[in-house]
Amino acid sequence: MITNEALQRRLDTRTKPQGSLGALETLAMRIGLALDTDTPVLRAPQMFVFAGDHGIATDGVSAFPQAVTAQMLLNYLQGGAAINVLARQHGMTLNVVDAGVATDIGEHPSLLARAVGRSTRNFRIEPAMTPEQCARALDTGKTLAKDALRQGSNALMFGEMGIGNTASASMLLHRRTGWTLEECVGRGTGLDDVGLARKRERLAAASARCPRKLAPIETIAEFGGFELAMITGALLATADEKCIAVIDGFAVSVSAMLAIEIDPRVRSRCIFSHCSAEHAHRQLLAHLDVKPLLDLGMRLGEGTGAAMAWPIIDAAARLMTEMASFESAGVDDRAS
Ligand SMILES: O=C(O)c1ccc[n+]([C@@H]2O[C@H](COP(=O)([O-])O)[C@@H](O)[C@H]2O)c1
Ligand SMILES: Cc1cc2nc[nH]c2cc1C
Repeated sequence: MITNEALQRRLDTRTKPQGSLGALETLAMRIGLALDTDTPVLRAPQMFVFAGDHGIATDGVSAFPQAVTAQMLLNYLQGGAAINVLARQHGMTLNVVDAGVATDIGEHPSLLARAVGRSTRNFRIEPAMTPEQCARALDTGKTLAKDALRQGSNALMFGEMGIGNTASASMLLHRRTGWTLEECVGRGTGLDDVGLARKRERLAAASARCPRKLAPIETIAEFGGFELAMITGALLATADEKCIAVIDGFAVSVSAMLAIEIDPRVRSRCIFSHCSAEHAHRQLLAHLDVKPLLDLGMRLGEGTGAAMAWPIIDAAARLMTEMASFESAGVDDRAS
């Protein structure tokens, strides 16, 4: 097992003043630990965008109608969304997963059709999913991640798409942390003040419907989404593997928080790409004790923050692996 000391030694013997690569050095150490080597090489980055619909969306908790989830799914398959642009720019494979979109968009050669249901149920009225659906979503995520790793990738990246899913993610956050709904709930796709007040009120009613203490997986079944559960499942699969998992924005971070709660080993695999403009994201990242790589005011989702961080992550690994040492390059090391 590679140690922190061995990784620090590798960095400190490269041809640079010690610590001069700043946060890239911390990042390189994290990648080295996750890949268990002091010469990490990130291979075949795989971006997964999980799409799912939410029963709670019919409660007026989003600035957009539910139909947009399926419409955006088609946009991903046609190559026109922001994540398509960034995946092409950075040479990453884009895997589009139907985790449970309300309308069946039919067959498409590049769609991973893994729907667990056609939208979750409205969790203000009843549980979002059955325990069986929740287990299936977690398992499906695990299988997708394992398949990608078996096929040679060691860099998985996670994004989501689902109208209403900030309501679901905020509920999960509220119920796992005990933070108030004022702290947990934000504007998502762009609710105005009236919409934000309605969203908080609907979520307060949802929480009151099921006041008993829930275990992490029960919380996902009660208030989660199929796409969020699949991401948690995929992250759980990384715990035993030599790989990194790049986390996108608010909802993916909540899925990661749950995965870490279920299996704390997941934490060492996760790289938090950016701080989203969604209200609770900064507080959540602080709670997880992580520093995001970027802070660009983005709040799109669909993996775009993770894709933007990719060149930085890849650079950190390459610097650690490919830089010459003072000794091999014949450069004087002031310390010796
Ligand atoms: O990534 C983020 O932090 C983020 C913040 C706000 C909104 N989103 C995206 O917007 C959708 C959810 O917003 P909403 O308002 O429908 O709950 C979903 O498709 C997310 O990908 C994403
Ligand atoms: C247009 C649109 C694109 C998105 N991508 C991720 N979430 C989204 C939400 C909307 C509304």
